[in-house]
Amino acid sequence: MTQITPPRLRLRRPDDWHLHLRDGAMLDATAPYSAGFGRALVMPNLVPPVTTSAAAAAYRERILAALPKGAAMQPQMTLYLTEGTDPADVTAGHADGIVRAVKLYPAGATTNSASGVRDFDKVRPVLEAMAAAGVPLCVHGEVTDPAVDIFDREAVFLDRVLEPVRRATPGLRVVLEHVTTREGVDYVRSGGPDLAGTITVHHLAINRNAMLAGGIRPHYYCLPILKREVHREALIEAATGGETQFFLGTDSAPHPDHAKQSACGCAGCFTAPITMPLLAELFERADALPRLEGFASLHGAAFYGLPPAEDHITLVRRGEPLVPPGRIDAGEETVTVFDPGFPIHWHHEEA
Ligand SMILES: NC(=O)N[C@@H](CC(=O)O)C(=O)O
Ligand SMILES: [Zn+2]
Ligand SMILES: [Zn+2]
Repeated sequence: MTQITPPRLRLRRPDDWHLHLRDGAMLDATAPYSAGFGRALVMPNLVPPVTTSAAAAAYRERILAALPKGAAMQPQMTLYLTEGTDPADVTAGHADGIVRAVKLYPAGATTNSASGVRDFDKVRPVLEAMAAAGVPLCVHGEVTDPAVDIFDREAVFLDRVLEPVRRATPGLRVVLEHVTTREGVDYVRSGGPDLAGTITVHHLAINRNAMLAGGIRPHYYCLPILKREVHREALIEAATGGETQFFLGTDSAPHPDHAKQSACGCAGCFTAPITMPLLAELFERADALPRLEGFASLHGAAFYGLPPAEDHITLVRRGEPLVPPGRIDAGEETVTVFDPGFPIHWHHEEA
């Protein structure tokens, strides 16, 4: 990466290793905001979920059709792990280049996770086949036990579920998705080359006060839930420190405004329109701009065994702040764009 005299930053085209694109009108409306990423690992929690290689191939075609002509994005597909997943379909889909990874949602942990895993013994054969074939398991790392406080669900998951699963399946490559705690950061750090963690921009930008102090902010509600400032600081250290086991997975997760601004609002932040400018702002604050390329463009590709992008993007720092759309239209719906609550001075340089 070259940092030409500030305020310009040129880096290899970034990848987004955790992205929700949805389907239908929502897909058409939101995919263009992620079109400038290179590889995008697309989550399978549609209704119904993407559970087979054939369904993943069909979804990939719908995504390609929703992207603008000439878009850089190469969608990387995931399969939603259920207790009925066929190991042979996973390994064949991976060998055919359709399936990049398999996604584990503990049943009931998050949006559209009802078909997820309840009994981990039932998925052991799939996990063993994945370990043998080198197919990574991407994990929503939260327990669903109602007795566990929502702010502790990630930390408890590491001990109760992830560590036993990894011990029982040597060689299984695992990505702890959207790490939100100091405990998660420490766990990924100590996990060796088969373990990595993605970090979102919203968990880097704000802590739980932003969601709850001075009024309840439904557009900051996501899962895993925002945590205390000490945890945000641990995430900043992990993301900006150049450690190769941490990389960008935005978890940009659009929902219609009426579903978020509700007495029972759903979880997810739509960050895609501002991801790279906001990341640059945060890396600049941490005096770590030269390490943005590793986090956003290099570490993830290396974990997935892919070459770095050959083309580049340029970000430029301007006096005037970025003015993102406050909300976008998606068919009959609107979707509010994530606003960190502070000015972002970085912009994508127009080509
Ligand atoms: N992160 C979220 O709050 N929501 C995601 C699901 C997920 O990634 O857990 C969604 O699909 O809306
Ligand atoms: Zn999740
Ligand atoms: Zn997600």
